[in-house]
Amino acid sequence: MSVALESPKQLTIRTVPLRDGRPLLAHLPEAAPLAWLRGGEGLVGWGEAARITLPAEADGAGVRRFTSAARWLEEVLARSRVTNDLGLPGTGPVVFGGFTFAPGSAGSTLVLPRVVVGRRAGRTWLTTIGDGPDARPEEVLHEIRPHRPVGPLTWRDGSPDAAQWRAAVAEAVARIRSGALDKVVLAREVHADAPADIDVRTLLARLSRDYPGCYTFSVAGMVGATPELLIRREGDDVTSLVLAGTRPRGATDEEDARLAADLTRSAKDVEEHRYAVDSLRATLTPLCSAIDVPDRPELLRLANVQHLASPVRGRLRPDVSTLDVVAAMHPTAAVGGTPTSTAVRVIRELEGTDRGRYAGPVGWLDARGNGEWGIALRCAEITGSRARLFAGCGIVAGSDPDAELAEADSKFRVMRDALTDEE
Ligand SMILES: C=C(O[C@H]1C=CC=C(C(=O)O)[C@@H]1O)C(=O)O
Repeated sequence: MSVALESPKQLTIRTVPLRDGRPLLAHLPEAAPLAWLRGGEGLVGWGEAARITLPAEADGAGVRRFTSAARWLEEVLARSRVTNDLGLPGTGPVVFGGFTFAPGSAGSTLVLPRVVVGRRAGRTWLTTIGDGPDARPEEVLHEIRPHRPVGPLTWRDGSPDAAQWRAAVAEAVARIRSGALDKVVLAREVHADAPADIDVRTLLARLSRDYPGCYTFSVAGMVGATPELLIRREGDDVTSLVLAGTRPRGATDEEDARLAADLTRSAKDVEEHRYAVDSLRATLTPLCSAIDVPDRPELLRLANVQHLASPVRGRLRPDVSTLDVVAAMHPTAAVGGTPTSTAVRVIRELEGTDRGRYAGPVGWLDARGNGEWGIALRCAEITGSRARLFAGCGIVAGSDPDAELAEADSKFRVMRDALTDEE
């Protein structure tokens, strides 16, 4: 297997408390920023002490990108000398990662940054990772340049365009009604061109301001604010938030309440949600000694949309690694469908695009296995001055192609707004 790999022989890793109340984003330099933020806490990182970018998987098993990444990380950590007095999740060495949706796509990436600033329950820390002697905080925390605006954007429809995607949704509905499968999630893309390289920190600041309850992330060019938590692990405790079933937010309180009531009573959305919960339960149960799945979903309200949401908790069996869980859970029915293998085949056939790392697991992991992995939704792939935005919708027998197109638009709004400079 050919693997783009860069990792020095011996790493010196040190975590120290940091007395600094500034927002985490205030520390982040412009070049290749790494971030995982929610409600003002989380992690930001920069620089690369080690990195792996994986090729497309050649065999059919579909988990090699996860097992290769885990092996690489084990080797890197085995060569690390760590001083960490804090012991909190996210302290010591931390990698940020993003995996492709499909095994046949290249580009799954793990990055071990040179510097991480983290905050949790009001405590802030600094981790430095180097191949030389320990760095001191004043050597790595520089004055950073202010975030730059994006500038006027030129928008282009993706390929397939809106009309072709609508036709693909209609075809998916026909196949579901014929009994070939129960649910499939179809996605589309739109593109934006900016006049200069996009300052990702500008997007991160807007996303974390507008979506404080979501996970705002930036990993190797994938940038977004996802509401969907695939897995959070702390010790042996795991948490997941299953989302499926969507309505826009209303313009007035009355309209909002009407849309919420419509969502919670909709047989189509409740069915779509149930497939996602069932697939998660089936995957987590053999990995857990205990699991708690709520009987019915609750309502999750975001700035752009409202979702049916089921928070799931479990206790992992011994010897199950975090990346094992991530590999087993992906793709959930919130981004693939039911049954999974048929849905993935239909996605490949009808979507006509490479999702890359959209709808793949994105997150971070520390050396003790603690971590948070979301599903890369409400996001864009940023390459220099270009942004490729993605949005998808769960299609079931009762889906209407026009309504799905409108729903995809409300999901695109997250990144459209983040890319659009305020007057
Ligand atoms: C696939 C996406 O959302 C998923 C997550 C929540 C609700 C969804 C839905 O109602 O269709 C999707 O399954 C996306 O945002 O691109």
